[in-house]
Amino acid sequence: MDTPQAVRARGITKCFGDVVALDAVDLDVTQGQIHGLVGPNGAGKTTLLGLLLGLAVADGGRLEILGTPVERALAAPDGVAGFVDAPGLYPSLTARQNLAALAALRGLDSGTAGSAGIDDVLAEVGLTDVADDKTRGFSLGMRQRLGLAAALLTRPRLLVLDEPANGLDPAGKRHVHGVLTRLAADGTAVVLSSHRMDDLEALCSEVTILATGRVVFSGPLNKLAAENRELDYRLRTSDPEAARRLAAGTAGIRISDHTGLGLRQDPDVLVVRALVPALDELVAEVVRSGVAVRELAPVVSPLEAAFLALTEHQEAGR
Ligand SMILES: Nc1ncnc2c1ncn2[C@@H]1O[C@H](COP(=O)(O)OP(=O)(O)OP(=O)(O)O)[C@@H](O)[C@H]1O
Repeated sequence: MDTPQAVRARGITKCFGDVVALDAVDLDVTQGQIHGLVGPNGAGKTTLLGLLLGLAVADGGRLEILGTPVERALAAPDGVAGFVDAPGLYPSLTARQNLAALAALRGLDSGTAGSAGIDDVLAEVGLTDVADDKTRGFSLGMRQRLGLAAALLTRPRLLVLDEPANGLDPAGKRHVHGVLTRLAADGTAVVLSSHRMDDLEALCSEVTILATGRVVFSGPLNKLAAENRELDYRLRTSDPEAARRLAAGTAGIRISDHTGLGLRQDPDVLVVRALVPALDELVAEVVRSGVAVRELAPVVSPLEAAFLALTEHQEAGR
C-alpha cells in the first residue's frame, strides 16, 4: 500500500470576521519532506499551521493529514505534534518536569515517553545540561528547543513548527537543523514557518509562499531561484571610480543607489542592477582594464529576491 501523504490540503479557507486569513490554499507535503512556509507578516502561516495541529478548523476546503480527513473537532490529529507562536511551558517547573507533565497530560506511558524518553529528547535538542533548571530563566532559544523536545516526545509522523529557529544562536540553529534533518531522513514530515530564506534554503526541499492568505508559489526551492530576473550586486574593486565609469558604459547595467536599497554608503562599493550576462560583461571589462575585483555578491540572495518580487506584487494589490 502507498504511504499516505503527510498533508493534503485543497481549497482551504479560514476567516476571522472580515479578515480572510487563508484563501483557497492548497498544500502537499510528503513523508520525509521538510516543507517551509514563508510569507510576510499576516500572510496566514500561523493560521495554516494551527489547522494542521487541530487548534482551529477551516471554514472551507478539504484537509487530510496522514491519510485521514480532518473532522470539524478541535483536536490534534493522530501522529501530529508541534507548536504555534511559542511553546507553552510551566515556568516554575524544570525542563524535565515540564516534559514529564506533558507526557502525563498526553497519557504517554513509560514505554513511549518515560524517563528514558524524556532524557532522549532532552539530549536530542541539546538541553541535557539544563534539564533540572526551572524554565523561568530559559532564553527564547532554550524555550524553542524545549518546545521541540516536547513535540518529539510523541515521536510524531508530522511535526509542525512555527519559526523554530526564532531566538536561536548560530550553534543552536545548526543543532536544531541537524535534529530536523535526521527526523526527515527517518521519514517524519516537517512543516515549519520562517521569515528567513537562508534557513529555508538550508533545510527545506520545498516551500510554499503565502501572501495575504494566498499561495503565490509552491514547489522546490531551485525552481523558485531559477527564474531569470535582474538582481542588485555589490561590486568592490581596487578602483571604484574606474568601475563606475565602466559600469556606466556597459549595456544592460544600471548603477543603483545604496540608500534606496537600505545599504550603508561605502565609497569602495558600487551597486549595480543587471542580469547575469551583463554582469559577466562588466566584470570582464573591469579586469581587462587592470582593476582588481575584490568582492562580488548579490545584495539579497536570488531566493530572497524571488520571494520579495512575488510577495510585493501581492501586497501592492491589497
Ligand atoms: N485569532 C484571530 N483573530 C482575528 N484575526 C486573526 C486571528 N489570527 C490571525 N488573524 C489574522 O489573520 C491574518 C493571518 O494571520 P497569521 O498569524 O496566520 O499570519 P502569519 O503569516 O503567521 O504572520 P506573522 O509572520 O506575523 O506571524 C492576519 O491578518 C491576522 O491579523
